[in-house]
Amino acid sequence: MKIGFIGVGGMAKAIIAGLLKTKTFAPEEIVVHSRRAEVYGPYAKENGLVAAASNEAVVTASDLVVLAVTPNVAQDVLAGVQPAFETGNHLLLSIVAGFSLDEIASVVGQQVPTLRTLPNLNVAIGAGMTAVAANDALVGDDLAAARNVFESIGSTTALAEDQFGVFSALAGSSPAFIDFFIDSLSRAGVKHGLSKDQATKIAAQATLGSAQMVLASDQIPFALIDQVSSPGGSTVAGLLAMEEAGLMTAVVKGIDATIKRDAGGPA
Ligand SMILES: NC(=O)C1=CN([C@@H]2O[C@H](COP(=O)(O)OP(=O)(O)OC[C@H]3O[C@@H](n4cnc5c(N)ncnc54)[C@H](O)[C@@H]3O)[C@@H](O)[C@H]2O)C=CC1
Ligand SMILES: O=C(O)[C@@H]1CCC=N1
Repeated sequence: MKIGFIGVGGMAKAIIAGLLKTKTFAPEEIVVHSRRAEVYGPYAKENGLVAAASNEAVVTASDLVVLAVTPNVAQDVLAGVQPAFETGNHLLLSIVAGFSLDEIASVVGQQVPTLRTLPNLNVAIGAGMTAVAANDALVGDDLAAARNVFESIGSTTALAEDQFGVFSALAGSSPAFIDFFIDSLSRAGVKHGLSKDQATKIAAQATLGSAQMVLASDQIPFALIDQVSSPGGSTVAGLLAMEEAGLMTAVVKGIDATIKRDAGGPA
């Protein structure tokens, strides 16, 4: 089975890194093309991937075709490769934020088996979180094969398309927000005398362990907060100071702005 990528930017590279790391595909089973040959050519060579000469050549050479260009060009790029889908031999996987199954079908037709997805950057290390929605033409083994691309590099969840906006904020964009939090913790550590390297490792491991604890526990995060907060102790003092500075409101406002922009609102 071959998988091809139309667009080889940050997200496509993260998916490819995850697929290679987990050995879901061998390098020679991965085909790539993007706008600038001087960028995708050396990248393909370094990783042993197949560099295709055009977007259409990606489709022709691939069983699974991942549309990985930015939203502003997605419609035109897809229209350019539409004839190559007419053989009926290719599954289409889109990672384009805000590009609905209906919009995709208006370009390539309802008969093309299509999986709309929204992955996050953590797929690069096999720890992604990806939402998926299939059209009516994608069923059985084809659906399993398409979904397996993302299941092999993290978790997947089937989601109604009208919930992709909130998912995109909570999982697609949140690695940036969580990194911001980790960097804030680490910067505070530097303020109090730790080296940046050591502070970042400490903050990241504490964040990782806390996330794993939430997933492993049957308790809600607030109950875990109470377990850390000794009566009269330092944690509750820190928590109250963070809340006085508006931590929860800041997070919710950030998610609101992310959802608004994803829905086409102003930057
Ligand atoms: N970066 C992220 O964490 C996530 C991104 N996405 C989606 O992934 C898609 C790609 O995003 P990024 O990788 O961040 O953007 P990017 O700007 O890094 O990559 C876009 C790629 O598309 C290529 N491209 C542009 N015009 C082209 C054309 N006419 N033909 C072929 N290739 C063309 C560019 O050369 C580049 O390789 C977007 O639609 C975004 O919504 C979805 C979830 C998470
Ligand atoms: O920033 C963006 O537009 C994309 C969507 C989710 C993550 N990155």
